[in-house]
Amino acid sequence: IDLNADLFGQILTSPLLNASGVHCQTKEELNDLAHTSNLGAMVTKSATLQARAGNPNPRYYDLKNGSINSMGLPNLGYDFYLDYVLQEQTKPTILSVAALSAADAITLLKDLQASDYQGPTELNLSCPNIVGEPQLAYDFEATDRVLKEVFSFYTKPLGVKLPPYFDLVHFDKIAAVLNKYPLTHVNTINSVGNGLWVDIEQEQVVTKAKGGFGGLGGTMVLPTALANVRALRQRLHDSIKVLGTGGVTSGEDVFAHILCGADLVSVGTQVMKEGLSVYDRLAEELQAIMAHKGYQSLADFRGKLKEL
Ligand SMILES: C=Cc1c(C(=O)O)[nH]c(=O)[nH]c1=O
Repeated sequence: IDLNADLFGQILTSPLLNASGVHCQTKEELNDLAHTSNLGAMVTKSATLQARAGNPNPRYYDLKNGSINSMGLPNLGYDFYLDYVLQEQTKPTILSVAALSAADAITLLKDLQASDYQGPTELNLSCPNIVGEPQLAYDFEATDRVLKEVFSFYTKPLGVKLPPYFDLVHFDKIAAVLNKYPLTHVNTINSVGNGLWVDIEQEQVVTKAKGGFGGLGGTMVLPTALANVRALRQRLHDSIKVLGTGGVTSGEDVFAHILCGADLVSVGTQVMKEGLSVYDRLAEELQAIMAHKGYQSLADFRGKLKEL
């Protein structure tokens, strides 16, 4: 049995990645990822042109069935992450980038186009926690405009990180936009935006920014993540890979994401709960499921979810 997967031409021995934002902000965290067994590839924290401190604490809160975060895009800045990915990589690495405006996104990607970096990049169109900023990918026309401008000059591997959609017409609309561009992949889903948790004892919210509204992750978002992986796989050109993110806590969840069409699967909240050893457990559980079902490789069942 092998868990081999393909990351834009690089063969990985595991389809598992970290969800951008989790344990990938500092050099130490990135080096930890580089040495984590059964982590097939790694993704950096989304980088902005300038370094950001992010939102005030508390900004991450662990829930029994997941997590809520309002980090506010804290990161060491695009130059730091570009230097990091230009180094000799121990493990295939996706550079995640974000911007607070379309203009900033263009500036950053023009610099990246002119740089020596030839690896994969993921444009985050879905951060839900920037005070006063919408999640760009909920505006289909704006997304089309940004991608049209980006691909007028960007020729290196580029994918996008999407927010969850909750309406079949929205799946149709975003897929119609994305299918116009030579994207390497979509990564779906980002956290479910603007959830709210109440501390009953204190009678108050649990995160500080935006009055306690924050992005949801973990077990509670698994059905939404599976739906978005399935819906986008059904609608996107085969040339656009699907990275499934959201709600993974077990080998069964990884299996489900792949059955829905995911080429690779990211894990976020469960890393915060269990630590980086979660990747060994997930790989072991996935192999046991495959052995039990008689599958030799991920391709044997990828995208083969049956309808009734
Ligand atoms: C890049 C900002 C994001 C953040 C954040 O830094 O607040 N949290 C998320 O759940 N998803 C994001 O995309």
